[in-house]
Amino acid sequence: MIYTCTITPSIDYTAYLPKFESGTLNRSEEVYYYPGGKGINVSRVLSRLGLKSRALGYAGGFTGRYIEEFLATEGIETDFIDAGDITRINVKIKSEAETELNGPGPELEQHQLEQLTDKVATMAEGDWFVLAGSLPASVPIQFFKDLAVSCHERGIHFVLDTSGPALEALLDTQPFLIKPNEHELGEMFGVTITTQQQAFHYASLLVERGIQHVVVSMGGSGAIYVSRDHRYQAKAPQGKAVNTVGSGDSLVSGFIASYIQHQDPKQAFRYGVASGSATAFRSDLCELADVERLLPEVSITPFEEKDVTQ
Ligand SMILES: Nc1ncnc2c1ncn2[C@@H]1O[C@H](COP(=O)(O)OP(=O)(O)O)[C@@H](O)[C@H]1O
Ligand SMILES: O=P(O)(O)OC[C@H]1O[C@](O)(COP(=O)(O)O)[C@@H](O)[C@@H]1O
Repeated sequence: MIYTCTITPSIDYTAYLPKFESGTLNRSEEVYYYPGGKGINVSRVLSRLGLKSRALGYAGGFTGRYIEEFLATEGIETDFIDAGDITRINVKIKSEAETELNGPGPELEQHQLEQLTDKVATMAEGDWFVLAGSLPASVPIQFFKDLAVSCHERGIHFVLDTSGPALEALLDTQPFLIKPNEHELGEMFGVTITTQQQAFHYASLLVERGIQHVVVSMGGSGAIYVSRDHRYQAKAPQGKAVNTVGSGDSLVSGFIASYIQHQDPKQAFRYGVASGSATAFRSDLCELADVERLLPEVSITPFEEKDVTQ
């Protein structure tokens, strides 16, 4: 079974308007209310790719109920713990540029954390636990470390897609897969990453720390993949970016979906990149047909070491 876990879900209130100006009244005629948060996006894409998953995490209030109902209509199983508060609404403004305003995550108490620990305790060898999205400062990082270590010890694939100090703190728990984008990777090392060469260099340092598969996504420029045995670079297919929110989550979903089927990281990487781009090219998350259509357009080449200038 694949379990996704979103500690900080959201409704993504997504508004399209030709021009957006701050400090004044803007009106939009096209708005959407998507359930969001990275783990939830992973569950939604997995479902579109034909895989069943169960969405865990914390949700509450009218927004939490909306998310549960929305996911149910897509046939996605949920098992959220009551957050005790209204789940946030994240604002995504799609204009000449993409502007985002993400709210804070929930304030969680010990008894709520214990409920998640109990759910993770029921998972079995070979299962997947995808912890994705921001981890609120109100929760001690040791809590997540304990979950990660417990997965590692029991042969559960622990996939981590978070950022900032939480990502840094969880690296030593040896996740199966992490997928920072180039900014998140740079943040970890206090550098600015602008080239695939630099991304390879820093991703390799993470592999040395015991992470099995490191994918660094680089938006329209594609992505890179590093493990102990392989290094690949992928060019993303060309197309018009409509809404890139959820592209990273789609990459993670595509990688997992393909890996479960073939256990081949190169194939999984290609499928992940095609899924990320398929999402970038439409308003909501990708559909299976989009991914399969884009698959031949993803060119993957082995990475040859060149000068690393940083
Ligand atoms: N403008 C784009 N054109 C084509 N593909 C894109 C574009 N933006 C994102 N993607 C695809 O989605 C993947 C993840 O996007 P990225 O923006 O790096 O992730 P995140 O949302 O985590 O920041 C990329 O590796 C690429 O395959
Ligand atoms: O938990 P965070 O870091 O605030 O991010 C939540 C946001 O990220 C998303 O999951 C999208 O993530 P990506 O664009 O990185 O794939 C949105 O649905 C959501 O609003």
